[in-house]
Amino acid sequence: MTKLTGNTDLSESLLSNHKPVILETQGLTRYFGKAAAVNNLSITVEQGEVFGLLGPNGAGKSTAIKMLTTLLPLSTGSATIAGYDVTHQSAQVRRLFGYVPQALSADGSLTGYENLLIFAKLYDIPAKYRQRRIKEVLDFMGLQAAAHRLVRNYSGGMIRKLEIAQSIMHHPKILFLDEPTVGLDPIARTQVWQLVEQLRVDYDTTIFLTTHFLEEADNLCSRVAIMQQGQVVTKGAPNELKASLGKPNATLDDVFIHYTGDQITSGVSYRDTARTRRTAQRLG
Ligand SMILES: Nc1ncnc2c1ncn2[C@@H]1O[C@H](COP(=O)(O)OP(=O)(O)OP(=O)(O)O)[C@@H](O)[C@H]1O
Repeated sequence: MTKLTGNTDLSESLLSNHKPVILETQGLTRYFGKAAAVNNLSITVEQGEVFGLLGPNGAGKSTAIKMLTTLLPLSTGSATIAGYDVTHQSAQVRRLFGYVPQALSADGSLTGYENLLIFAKLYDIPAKYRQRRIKEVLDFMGLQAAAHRLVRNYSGGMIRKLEIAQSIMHHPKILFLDEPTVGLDPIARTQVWQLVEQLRVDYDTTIFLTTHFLEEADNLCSRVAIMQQGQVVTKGAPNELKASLGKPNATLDDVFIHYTGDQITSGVSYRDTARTRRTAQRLG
């Protein structure tokens, strides 16, 4: 995969510059019945960093994102975004983030422009600014030429770019991306990551992503937390985590195996495979 320029050095300088904390969780926990899908998650994310929540299918990543985006109540613990509590100040929190879920969030029967117009209205962008903002995000995502085509005729990479465009209409401070590259071919994947990196550089947007592609996280993230069965098994800067193994050329896969005694590919069930294939199918 293409290495995005300067990422690791920049992340280290970000950490040493002590940028403000934009997201903080303490003991974040969510039960489904008696099982804890997320168990005692405590993390901080600094403004302008790319933070990765990593782990295999079923580790609890999506559940964590759903709690942080106010879609799922917390069982116990707390979480804040820019100082606002996700449980008690959910209206303020919702204005601050963009969210691209795993499920399709663009309407295939509409054009890209029409999808963006819906989001502009949803985000209360005043009518007189809507056209300008839609043009800006189309330009940023390189989707101008396709703006008036039906989304059902877009490629997978174009759909994902449109979904990101929708989610940044209101200039969010933090963007949540849940498995954003599942089902994309390598070229589309690289394009998506370049755009994500550009968002961070141009607008200081904090990126909070989940992925089970560890190499990808290594290339993009300033810091990561690795989850397994609802719990964080280790967290830190990828380079620090790899160095901590004391083994030359260690990878994040090695880190994962070291802390969990397992392979990230383990536990891939029929459900996981079916879901990945469904995603791949819809993204063409
Ligand atoms: N609504 C729900 N009801 C019951 N159990 C759930 C629900 N949502 C998730 N779970 C369970 O919680 C655990 C964590 O799931 P979650 O989707 O958060 O994991 P994940 O790391 O995001 O994996 P994936 O990438 O497969 O979605 C899994 O065991 C899952 O079956």
